[in-house]
Amino acid sequence: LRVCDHAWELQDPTVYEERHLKYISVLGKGNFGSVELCRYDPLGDNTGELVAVKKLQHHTVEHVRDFQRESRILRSLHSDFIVKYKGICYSAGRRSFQLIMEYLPNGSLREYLPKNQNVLGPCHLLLYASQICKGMLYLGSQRYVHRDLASRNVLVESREHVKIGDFGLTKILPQDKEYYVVREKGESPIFWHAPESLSDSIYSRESDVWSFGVLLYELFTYSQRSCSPPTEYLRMMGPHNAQQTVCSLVEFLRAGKRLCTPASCPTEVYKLMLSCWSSLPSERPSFKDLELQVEQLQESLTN
Ligand SMILES: C[C@@H]1CCN(C(=O)N2CC[C@@H](S(=O)(=O)c3ccccc3)C2)C[C@@H]1N(C)c1ncnc2[nH]ccc12
Repeated sequence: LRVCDHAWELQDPTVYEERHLKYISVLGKGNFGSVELCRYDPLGDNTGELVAVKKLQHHTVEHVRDFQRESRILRSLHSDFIVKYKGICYSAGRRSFQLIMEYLPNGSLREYLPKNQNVLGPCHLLLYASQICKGMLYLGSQRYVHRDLASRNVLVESREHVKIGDFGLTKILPQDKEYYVVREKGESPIFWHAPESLSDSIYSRESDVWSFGVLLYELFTYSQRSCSPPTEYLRMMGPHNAQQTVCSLVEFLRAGKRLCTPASCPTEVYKLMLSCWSSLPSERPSFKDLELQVEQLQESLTN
């Protein structure tokens, strides 16, 4: 049962009323906004369901427009390996709104991996890799480019099930092109980006594959901060002018240098990462190739 203000909202279970959203805690924060744990409690007796609420901090016009696009994208996605959209909540005066999603108590993969390192073997890590491939394969089939694939944006449903949990930077490919050129540099983390994205702001399903390779690295390092991609890249690049980090990284990658293999990472898995980090986008495997190769590795490791 949900009490609404207007008749037309009676039928629409995806419209949430701000006055019934009870703030509990912060699930994550970023440059432009945050994701909060709330209880949607229209009866006011704490029996309502827990939901994850994504909101914008600064309501600049382009941020609101991007946010509206993100909620339209999320509403259109239906996959076991993508976080479920639940609805939207118009804040007072309809100046902006909040995105309501399912809440997964196990939180992000980046926080989950180091905490569960001793119970997660390579077969679990490869299971997560194959589920993320399935989610990305579905996303690509809808002509979406994610642009921010990283363990901090993957959600843990259970020890046997992960989902892609955020689409804040997702873009839809134009009909006539297989890549997307973004104008604003944005704040997205450079150490997950492909060379062509760093130097020419070009994003594609192939640049998502590059990011998937970095995500594989995060899986097999159990997302430990001591050997995170930023830590390792900055260590290997050596001292440089802070304003020149992007150029130094492009130079580093152009020289053919890559992240080192994680400790006790199977050779085959490191080869898979390296294939995702081919300089030429066309030489990188597709998510279909990756799904098959990851499943073959899963079999070889379990037998
Ligand atoms: C891993 C999830 C996505 C990433 N994240 C996050 O905090 N952010 C994603 C976007 C950025 S933002 O807030 O900066 C942002 C805001 C607006 C525009 C663009 C960016 C932060 C934490 C989430 N988290 C722990 C969750 N845990 C449990 N259940 C969940 N359901 C849904 C999310 C979620």
